[in-house]
Amino acid sequence: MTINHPDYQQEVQRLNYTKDYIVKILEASEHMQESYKDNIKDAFVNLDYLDSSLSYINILVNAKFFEMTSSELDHLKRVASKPYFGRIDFQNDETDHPSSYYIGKVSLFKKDTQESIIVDWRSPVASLYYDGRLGEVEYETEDQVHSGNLSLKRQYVIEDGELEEIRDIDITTRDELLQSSLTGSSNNRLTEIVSTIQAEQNEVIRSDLSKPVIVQGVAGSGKTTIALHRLSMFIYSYADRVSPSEMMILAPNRLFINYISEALPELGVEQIRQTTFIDYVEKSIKKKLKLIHPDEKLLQLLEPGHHDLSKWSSEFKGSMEFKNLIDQFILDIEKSFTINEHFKVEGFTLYKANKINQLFFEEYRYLPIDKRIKKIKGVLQATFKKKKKEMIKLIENKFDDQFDRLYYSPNYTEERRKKVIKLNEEKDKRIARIKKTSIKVVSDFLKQYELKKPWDYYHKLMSNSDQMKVFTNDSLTDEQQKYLVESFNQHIKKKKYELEDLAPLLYLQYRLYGIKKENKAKNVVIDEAQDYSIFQMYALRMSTETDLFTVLGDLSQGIHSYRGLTSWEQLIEQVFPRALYRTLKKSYRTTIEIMNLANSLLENTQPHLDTAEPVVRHGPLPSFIQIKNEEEAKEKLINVLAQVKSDEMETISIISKTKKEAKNILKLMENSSDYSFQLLEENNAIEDDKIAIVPSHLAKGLEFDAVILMNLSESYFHKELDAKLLYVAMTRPLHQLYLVGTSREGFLLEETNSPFFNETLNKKGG
Ligand SMILES: Nc1ncnc2c1ncn2[C@@H]1O[C@H](COP(=O)(O)OP(=O)(O)OP(=O)(O)O)[C@@H](O)[C@H]1O
Repeated sequence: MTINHPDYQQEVQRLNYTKDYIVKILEASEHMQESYKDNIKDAFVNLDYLDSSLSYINILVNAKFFEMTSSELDHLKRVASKPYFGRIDFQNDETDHPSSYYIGKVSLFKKDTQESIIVDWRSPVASLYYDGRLGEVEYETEDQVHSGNLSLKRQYVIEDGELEEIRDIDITTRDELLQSSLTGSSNNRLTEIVSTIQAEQNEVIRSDLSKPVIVQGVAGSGKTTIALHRLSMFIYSYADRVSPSEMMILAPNRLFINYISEALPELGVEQIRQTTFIDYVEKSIKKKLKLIHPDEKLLQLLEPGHHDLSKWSSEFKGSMEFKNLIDQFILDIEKSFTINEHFKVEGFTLYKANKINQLFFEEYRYLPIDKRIKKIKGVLQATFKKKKKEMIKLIENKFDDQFDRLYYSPNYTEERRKKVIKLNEEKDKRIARIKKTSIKVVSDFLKQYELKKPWDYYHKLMSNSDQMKVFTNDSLTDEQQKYLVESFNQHIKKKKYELEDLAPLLYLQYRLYGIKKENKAKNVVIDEAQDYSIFQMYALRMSTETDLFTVLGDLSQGIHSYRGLTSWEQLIEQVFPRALYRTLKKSYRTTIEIMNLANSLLENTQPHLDTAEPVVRHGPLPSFIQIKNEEEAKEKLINVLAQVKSDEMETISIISKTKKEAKNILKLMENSSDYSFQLLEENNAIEDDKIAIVPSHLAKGLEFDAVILMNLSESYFHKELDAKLLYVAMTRPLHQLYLVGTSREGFLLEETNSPFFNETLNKKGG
C-alpha cells in the first residue's frame, strides 16, 4: 500500500518537485512565446521599408521557434498532472552508485545542469523498464552497449497530480498495473498502455528501426497499439531526418482510422498520413474508381455452391504470378516504343533512331516509361537548340558555295543570274523555316510515343483472351483465362473494378508513370495485413520506395484469406527479404473465458492456426441465448442489453454476420426500446453513447466492453470463412460475450466444447 511504502514521502517530494519544475517551464515558455510573437509582429511591420529579405528571414526564424516551443509546450501541458509513470534505478558498470530515472511520455532536463527530471519512454535507457528483469542487464544506444545492475523497477498511479499508489515490481510479482489497466473500459485504452507495455511488445516496438518488421500476433495481442508506438519511436529517433508526414499508416477502412486517430496526438504522431489501400491507389493513379464492394466477393464465397473459379481468380490476381504476367505485358508496351525514324529537321538528322532507342531501352531503363520519354524529350530539345545555329550556318555555306560557283564561272549569263536569284530565295526560305521551327518540333516527333493511362493498358490486357494468352506462357487453363476475361468484362460494363484490380493498377502506374513524391513514404505501417495479397504488398513496397514497413497481422483472422496472405514466409522471401519476424502469442484484450471459447472454435475448425494465450483475467462465461422468432429476438436482446448496462459496460456492440443482417437488426430494434443504435458503416466514427451494430467484416481491429453476436436470419455455417469471421467477432469484447440466435449450430458451437459457454444470462464470476 502506498501509505505504508517506505519511500512514500520521498516520492511525494519528488513528484512535487517535478510538477513545480513543469509549471516554471510552462510559464517561462509562455513568456518566450509572447516575445516570439512580438518579434514576428515587428518583422511584419518592418517588411515594407526594411531590407525585405532580412525581415523575411526574421519571420521565418521566429516562426520556427514559435512552432517548436508551442509543440513542446503542448506536450508538457498534457503530462503536467501525470508527469511520469515509472522509475528504474540503474547502476552502470562504470559508475559507483545507481541513478534513478523517472519515465514518462516526454523528456525533461534541467536546462542549467542537464540533470534529467523525466526520461522519455522512447529513450534507450527506458528500455530497461520494459524488459522486465532485475539484476544484471544491458541496453543499447546507437554506438554502445551499457551494462550494469537494475536494482529497482517501480510503477506509480498518479491521478490529478496526486500520488495514489506505488508498486515495486520484482520477478515474482504480477504486473498489477497491467491487470488493473486491462479491467478498465475500452474507452481510452489505446493511449494508456505506454506504462504497461510488456517485454515481448517492447521488443517489437524497439527492434531495429532500420529494418522492416513483420509481426504475427494473435487477436488482442496489441498489434495496433504496437504499430502506433513503433511509429512514435521512429519519430523520436529520426526527428532530424524524417518528418511525420513522410510516414504512412494503412488501415483496413476509414472506421478503423477514426478509431486509431484518437491515440495519435497522445503519442505525438498526429501528423502521420493515415489512409486505406483504396484511397492510396486512387490518389496515386489520380483516378476515382468505382469498386465492387470488397465484401460482395466475400459474401458470394460464403454462399453454398459458389463458383470455385471466382475464388481462384482472386487468389491469382493477388499473386506474384500475376505480377510476372504484368511484367511481360509491360515489356510488350515498351517494345511498342521502339522508334524507327531519325529525328530530322529540314533534312538534317539531329538524332538517330537507334540512339534514341538506346536511351529508352538502356540508359534510362531504370525509370518509368513516362520519365524516360521526358528525359528523351529534354535531350532532343537541347540538341535542337544547339544545332539550330549550326543548321543555319550549314545552309548558308552550302548556298554560298553554289553562288560562288555561278558567279565566278566565266560566262555569267542572264539565265544564271535568274538562277542565283532563285537560289537566294530558296536559301532565305530555308533559313526562315529553320528560324521559325520552334522547339515544338520535338513534341511533334515524340507524338509517336503515345503513353496511355494505366487503366487503358489494363483493360487491353484483361478484356481479351487472345491478348492475355500471349503473356501467360500457357500457365493458365483455357477455362481460367476465359473466366478472368469474362468476369473483368462484366464488371467493366458497369464501369466497376474489383479490389483485386487495384494492385495491378498501382503497379502499372509505378512502372509507366512513377509515383508522385507525396505518395512515397519513409516509413509505412500496415495493420490487419493478413488481408493483403502478396502482389498488393509488392506494389506498395515499390510505389512507396521504401522497405521500412511494419507489417502486423493475424493469419487466424484472415477473413479474406482467398485473396490475402496465407503465410508470412512468402512475404519475407518475395517482398521484404531484410525483414525481422516476430510473433506475439499473448492476448491482452479479453478474458480467459471468452478466449477459451474463441480458441476452441479455432482449434476445431482451423487446427493449423495459432490460438491466443489470454493474460490471466477472469470474467463471466459467454452465454448462448436461443430465440425462436423476431418478437422473441427483440425481447431477449433487450434483456441482454439491460444486463450489460447493469454491469456497467460502457461500449457495447451487436455484431451481425453481414451488413444486410445488421440493417435488419436495426429495423427490429429502432423505436422499440430506450436504447439508441448506430449502424456502423465503413466511413463512420463510433458514437460513444450509442450501441453499435457492426457487420462482422467491419469489426476487425475494433473492441468493445461487451459484444452481442446476433443471428437473426443468418448463421455461420462455413467451416473456413465463417469460422474466421466468427473468431474475429468473438475476440472483440473486453469483458462480456453473448450469442443470440436460433440455434447453437448457427454459431458453430457444436465445434466448440460446451463448458466454454452457458445457456442463460450471465451471473458474474463465470
Ligand atoms: N501492454 C498492454 N497494457 C495494457 N493494455 C494492453 C497492452 N497491450 C495491449 N493492450 C490492450 O489490449 C487490447 C488489444 O490491443 P490491440 O487492439 O492493439 O490488439 P490487436 O493485436 O491489434 O488486436 P486484433 O488483432 O484482435 O485487432 C487493447 O485494448 C489494448 O489497449
